[in-house]
Amino acid sequence: FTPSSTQETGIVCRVTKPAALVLNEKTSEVIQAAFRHASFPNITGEKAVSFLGKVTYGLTNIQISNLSIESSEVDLKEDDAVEIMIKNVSASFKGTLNYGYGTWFVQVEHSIDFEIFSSIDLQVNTKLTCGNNRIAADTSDCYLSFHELILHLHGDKQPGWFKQLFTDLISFTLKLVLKGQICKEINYVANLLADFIQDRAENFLSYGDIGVNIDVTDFPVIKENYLESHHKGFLAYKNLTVSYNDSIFSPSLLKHDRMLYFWFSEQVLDSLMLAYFLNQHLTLNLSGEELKDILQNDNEASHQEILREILHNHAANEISAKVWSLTAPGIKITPKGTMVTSSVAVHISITSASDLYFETETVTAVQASYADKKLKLHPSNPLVSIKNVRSSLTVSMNEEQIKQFLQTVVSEFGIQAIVERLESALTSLMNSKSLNLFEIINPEIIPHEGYLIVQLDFGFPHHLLVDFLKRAL
Ligand SMILES: CCc1cc(Oc2ccnc(N(Cc3cccc(OC(F)(F)C(F)F)c3)C[C@@H](O)C(F)(F)F)n2)ccc1Cl
Repeated sequence: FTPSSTQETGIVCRVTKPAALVLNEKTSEVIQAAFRHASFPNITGEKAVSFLGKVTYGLTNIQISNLSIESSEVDLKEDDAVEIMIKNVSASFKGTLNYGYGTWFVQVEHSIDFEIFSSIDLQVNTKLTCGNNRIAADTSDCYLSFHELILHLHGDKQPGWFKQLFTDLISFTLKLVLKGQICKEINYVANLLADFIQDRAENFLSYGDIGVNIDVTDFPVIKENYLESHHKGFLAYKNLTVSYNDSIFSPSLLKHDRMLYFWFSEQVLDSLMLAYFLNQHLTLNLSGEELKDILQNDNEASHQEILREILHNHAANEISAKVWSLTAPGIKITPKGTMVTSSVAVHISITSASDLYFETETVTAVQASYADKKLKLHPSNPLVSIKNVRSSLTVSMNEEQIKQFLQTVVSEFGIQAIVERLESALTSLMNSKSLNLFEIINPEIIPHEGYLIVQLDFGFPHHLLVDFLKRAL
């Protein structure tokens, strides 16, 4: 993995200590999945025993039976690792012990079932690295310490010395095997989780042919109060990739009192707008009814004649309107809000003989918020200019008056009508990615000069864990 320059970072995610503590509550379920998923190889060995000759033994089909985890703690070690300490994992293993001993003239072969009760402390220092442009977990720093390990041989009719011999022999080899297997399993599950999050994130940010490349641009950062990952955020549209390399992130832009922070460079949103435009998503057809709803609150006296001409002189079902972007809307993020510059054409066909066409350039500051699982957009003080008016309406207004009418209607009713439809389209898009299943607490969407910060707290995403465990097992 060669870290690309941080200029290529379009999206930064910061998971703070409070989030890690919430996620830690559920670590035990992930670790339990790791233990359950572990398969234990057969253990064979031999040992020369005085007066018995050589004793050979084998432990076969070792299965973990019940497993319980008392508690786990998580600690972030600056520029090092995420330390997870799990106390008192009590697990019992069942299996079959085959053993044989004797000299050249007599051989004894036996097999009995055994059960092992163990209580283990586990410490995993997880380093975050990069594997093919994705976040990977390195949990090689993994320690098991056994509080106790009780071997229980079924049909305990063996003589005392025999039990003692095997208990030491087996517990030693078993500790080695358990450590090897459990730590290997944890590494497997940790990387499965990292891949799972990356896949879900890619899915979350994609819509048909439009996707966002979230390859990491740098090694993930571990600080005392947060984890942070840096991603390209490039637009991936059909086989087109829009990259840029002048978006500057700096760690001081984010804090660590909220659980999650997402930093979006303005280019990410700007290039997404380009893709939506190229994919013809930025067009809208309005029925006569919808047009009437939009214009009905216009009580301006001087507008009534043209409104009657458009809306009332014909049956509503004859009227239709088409609104489409002439160019990709431009996005500039400022503290006042996201400035959206767009040029739009409107064609209202009333009857075959009468229609109205005009183009409008608008610049609108848009603030966004998310409440009750709905995205809300708040447009304010739009700049509107009207041009290329072509009308076959029979009204007593001159061209300048018609322009004035259109200017007022667009800024007071038209923009709001577009924004409402945009809100519901974006909300249903995000809900199609099951965002509504996440418990998002007091999300804030804050625009800054050239970037946007989304910060929030969350409740544990159980559905995500269930999805992951289904996939892991
Ligand atoms: C959807 C959020 C997001 C994730 C991205 O990619 C990844 C990939 C791997 N890890 C992360 N982490 C951030 C993160 C936090 C919370 C949720 C989340 O994704 C998800 F769980 F919601 C998924 F299902 F979509 C991802 C973790 C990374 O920051 C860290 F902490 F490991 F360093 N992000 C890139 C951009 C965006 Cl907007």
